[in-house]
Amino acid sequence: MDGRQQGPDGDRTDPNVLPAEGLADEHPDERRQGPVVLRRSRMGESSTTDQRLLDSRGPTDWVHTDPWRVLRIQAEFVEGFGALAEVPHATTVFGSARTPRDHEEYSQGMRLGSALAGTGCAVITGGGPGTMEAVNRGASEAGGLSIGLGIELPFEQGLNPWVDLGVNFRYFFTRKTMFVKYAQAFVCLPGGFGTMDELFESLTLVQTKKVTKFPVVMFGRSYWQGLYDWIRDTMHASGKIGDQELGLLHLTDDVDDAVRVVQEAYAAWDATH
Ligand SMILES: CC(C)=CCNc1ncnc2c1ncn2[C@@H]1O[C@H](COP(=O)(O)O)[C@@H](O)[C@H]1O
Repeated sequence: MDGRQQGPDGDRTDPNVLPAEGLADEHPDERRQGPVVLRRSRMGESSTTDQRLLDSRGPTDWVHTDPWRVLRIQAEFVEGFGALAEVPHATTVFGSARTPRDHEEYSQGMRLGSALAGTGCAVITGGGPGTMEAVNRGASEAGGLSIGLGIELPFEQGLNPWVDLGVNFRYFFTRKTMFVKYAQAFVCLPGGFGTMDELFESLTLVQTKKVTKFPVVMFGRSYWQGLYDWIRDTMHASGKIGDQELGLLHLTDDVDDAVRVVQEAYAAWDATH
């Protein structure tokens, strides 16, 4: 291009000759839609994009459709990744929502949270009451990074008071991704269905190498021993899992032992990342 004007048909016009008055309007009315300019018959009704966004009402059924849910799910991933991206080493601790504060398992949870924080490790829990709270409390009071990933439930319930960095999720599966993505180890304290789900999901992810070098610690011998024995004597004995899978489980009662297993996992993780 030499910078001279071209007519609509591509013919060169002489830049020194102005269009004859009346032949063309040099300042036609126009309407802008973002970067798009509309003139003459293209202008249509005049409203701005903001106006159309803010001023319109219409059917609302689309809010309850899957395409809209997909956007909400996407937003959960965006928020979760954004909030947690800079988390350093972390351990995800699962455990019962129902453990009372005066229970020994609550005290153990606090000791575990505190010991993990003492090694510079963040703790990630489900952000709820019971042993989740105990672990957050132990970590927070020891000056560590205490993270809670809450879940929308049919009954009202907020994050426990010792969550210092919290994210609330609508969907279990988005939240589960965060439990795994931002930790290098799992510890399961005694718990019910929710904890079982998380324990076996963790084991399946390790077994199928979706995550690598993740230890899974079952903390609380007297609670887990029966399940561990069944896994060894029935599941393993009948060939449903192999030696390697059985070896993924670390059964302990000792906070220092659990922390040691977790630290070994960090070292292995650091060596490969
Ligand atoms: C009192 C009560 C049932 C509260 C539920 N409030 C909850 N808040 C946050 N996470 C939860 C909750 N219930 C279950 N979970 C998830 O499931 C596990 C506990 O379930 P459970 O109590 O073991 O089966 C936790 O690790 C957590 O990730």
